[in-house]
Amino acid sequence: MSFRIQPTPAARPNRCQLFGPGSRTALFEKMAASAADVINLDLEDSVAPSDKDTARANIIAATHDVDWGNKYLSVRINGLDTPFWYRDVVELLEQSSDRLDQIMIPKVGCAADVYAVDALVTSIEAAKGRKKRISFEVIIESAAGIAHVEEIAASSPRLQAMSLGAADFAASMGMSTTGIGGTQENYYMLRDGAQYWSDPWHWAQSAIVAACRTHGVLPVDGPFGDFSDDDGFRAQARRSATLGMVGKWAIHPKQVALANEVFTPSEAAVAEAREILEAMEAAKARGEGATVYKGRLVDIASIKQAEVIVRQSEMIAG
Ligand SMILES: CC(=O)SCCNC(=O)CCNC(=O)[C@H](O)C(C)(C)COP(=O)(O)OP(=O)(O)OC[C@H]1O[C@@H](n2cnc3c(N)ncnc32)[C@H](O)[C@@H]1OP(=O)(O)O
Ligand SMILES: O=CC(=O)O
Ligand SMILES: [Mg+2]
Repeated sequence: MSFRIQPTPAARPNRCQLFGPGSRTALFEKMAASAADVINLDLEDSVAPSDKDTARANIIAATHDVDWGNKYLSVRINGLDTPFWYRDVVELLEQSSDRLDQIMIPKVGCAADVYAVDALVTSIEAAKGRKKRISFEVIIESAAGIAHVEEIAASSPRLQAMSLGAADFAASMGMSTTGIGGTQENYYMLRDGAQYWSDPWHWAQSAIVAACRTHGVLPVDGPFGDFSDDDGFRAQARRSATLGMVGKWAIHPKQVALANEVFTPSEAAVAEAREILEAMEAAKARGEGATVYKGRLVDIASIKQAEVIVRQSEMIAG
């Protein structure tokens, strides 16, 4: 470990973030009743420009009127390149109830984008005497965002989570696809005439995980557009979990259970992690730093790996 200790991210479950347009009020109670850990009410790309004012008013009313239970309640504001975002921030911070937990900032391209929102939020919180400090989540979904991912991860103490937005990311990068996440038909290697599909999101996800882990931010995988493809969602989510991400968005309610399934460590995984910790305790008592568990090497690094799984499971269990 470096002299600088890796910070711990917010200790709250973030396995699934369920999205819904702020213009569809009929969905709000259903979202509140879902099994998602985080609710993202959207003011951005799922809301038509002509509906922005109404959606904003709907969301503010829903912070007062809807029982969100123990959900982490987040609102995605509009991007800083639009005429909408400042009013989103001002009206949300001036008029929403204390039930609002987080603002999600889309299309962040540099640390100064977060700084600008932070300055506005900080000023309104002080002016209004708001007791609860709003947290931030950002979406990395542009070439600039991924190029500046580390400075963005370090941009504000309010920052708790960072997602990869595959749709806008693909567009910004000029990727030749209209698919949102998952396997891309033309991204394959060829050997002896057989095609082997590779993962075009891998490097961006890894860059996000590294930046997040360096700065104590939760790394999250964004949308998987084809909500009729459960296996495709699972495969994408499992890759993300393997890379270190803690959760994934659901853009349809049927994806919530899939995300929770993948990002909740299985009983078998937790049992094995505990056994590794016990094996290492026994090794330590013998004065050894390495031992054999089920025919494979485990050593002091294995303790940290096992602790990731045990901690995640304990945090979810509350
Ligand atoms: C690239 C990005 O930026 S992604 C993030 C922004 N996008 C979004 O927020 C989109 C979120 N999702 C949606 O708007 C909708 O789910 C859609 C448009 C994809 C599909 O909506 P529908 O056609 O109504 O879906 P469908 O008919 O399959 O819905 C089945 C049930 O789930 C409900 N439902 C649909 N979407 C949601 C949701 N997001 N949250 C909770 N419940 C929902 C429906 O009301 C319906 O309920 P019912 O059985 O009681 O009638
Ligand atoms: O906002 C999400 C995306 O995929 O774009
Ligand atoms: Mg987007």
